[in-house]
Amino acid sequence: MTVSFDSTNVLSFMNSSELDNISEFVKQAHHQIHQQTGPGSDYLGWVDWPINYDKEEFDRVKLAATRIQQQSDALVVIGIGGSYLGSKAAIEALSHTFHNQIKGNTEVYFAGHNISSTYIEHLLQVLEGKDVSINVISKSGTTTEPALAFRIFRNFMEKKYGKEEARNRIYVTTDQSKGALRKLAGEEGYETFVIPNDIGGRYSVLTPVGLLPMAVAGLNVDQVMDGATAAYHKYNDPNLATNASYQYAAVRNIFYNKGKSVELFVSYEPGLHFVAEWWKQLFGESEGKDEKGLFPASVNFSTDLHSMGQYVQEGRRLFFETVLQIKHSSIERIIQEDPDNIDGLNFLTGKTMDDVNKKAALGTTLAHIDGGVPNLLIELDELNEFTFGELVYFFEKACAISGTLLGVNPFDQPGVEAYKKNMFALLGKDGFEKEKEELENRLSTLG
Ligand SMILES: O=P(O)(O)OC[C@H]1O[C@H](O)[C@H](O)[C@@H](O)[C@@H]1O
Repeated sequence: MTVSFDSTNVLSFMNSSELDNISEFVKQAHHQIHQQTGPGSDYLGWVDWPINYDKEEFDRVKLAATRIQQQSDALVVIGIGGSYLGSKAAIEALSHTFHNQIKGNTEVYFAGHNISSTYIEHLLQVLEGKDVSINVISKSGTTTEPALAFRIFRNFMEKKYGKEEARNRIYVTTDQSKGALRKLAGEEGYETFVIPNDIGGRYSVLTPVGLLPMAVAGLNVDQVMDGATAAYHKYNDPNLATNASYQYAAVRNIFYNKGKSVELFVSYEPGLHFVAEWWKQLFGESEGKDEKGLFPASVNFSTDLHSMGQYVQEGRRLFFETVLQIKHSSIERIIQEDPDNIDGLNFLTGKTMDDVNKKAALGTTLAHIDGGVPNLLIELDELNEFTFGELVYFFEKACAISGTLLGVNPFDQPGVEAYKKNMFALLGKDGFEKEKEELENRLSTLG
């Protein structure tokens, strides 16, 4: 994996001495994180996780995945936010684009990440006649969306299989001791996996949260952890000059201080769409507080060049781009000559689709630089389990450093509670009577 901050793509938009100036602050942030002295220091379990994760549990994850593959046609993964985005990102990025349609695969569906009755109903229809297992994932064990979906799916499973057999098909990933889900799992005797206390949801993809669904989808989770371990060693270096993860953190901090308010994550592979979604949660929840932080946004090129491209080229100069590029596509498709050449595309004969994709990327980068958009480039030689694990850790480390440079606690998310409080009040949950009255008064004045 290489990260380049090419002189024309980035350094023409900033002074190279700015990197020197920030290097001492980066070193301090590194020590704060490694010595656990900064805000949120009780959520740093992810830092050493690639070298000291629970091997016994890891083996149990793989065994459970094999059992699920044998017992079921489909796995339903119930979770939201950090409890689903990581595995969704890995499966989309690394599996067949149409994974669920490929014969012999254990299909993987996601639920509990919305409150849509249409979505649930349609999923239940798709599952008709299939053997099903469930992996419900919630660190707190009390998040409304997954809890509600699990209520529906538990009922579905017990009706379909009876209580006893349903029990063999429900797998729970939650806190070691707290929360309603842990209690239910204990009472029902479901197999459980632990989300460690000191690892927050958005940092949990390398725990059973991400690993069990990935393994069921047929991904090699040993390789994922090997990639993360390699990254752990590589990005354990306090020196900005030699630590690419910290350079990424530093450059985004410099652009933020220059007035950029949006970081646009760009990829040219549809399979990376959910890597961007995972990245958005990581940076958005970590940095968006105290009225600070870059807004993490994403686009899929070349698709979105035909919708958002105009704005990026000529709209308000709000952003810089971070492009995630895969150097070598795992599949090559050569463009054939057409004797009639009515579409005028014979100049592409003999080139691969990926050649065209890469030229689209180069052309776009140059055009956007001309339009005043700095471009950071993160390149993976190939996209596979190893590089995915590496990339996850690269971003986790960068995010912790970046949030620390910004002066926020990168490990909490107090603002997420505001909507929940209002929703509970409006729905009449016990204990929210006063809030309910206040909100209803406010709503009535809106007419
Ligand atoms: O795993 P859970 O406790 O169900 O949480 C799922 C997600 O929802 C919360 O509201 C937080 O904003 C996220 O950081 C978290 O990943």
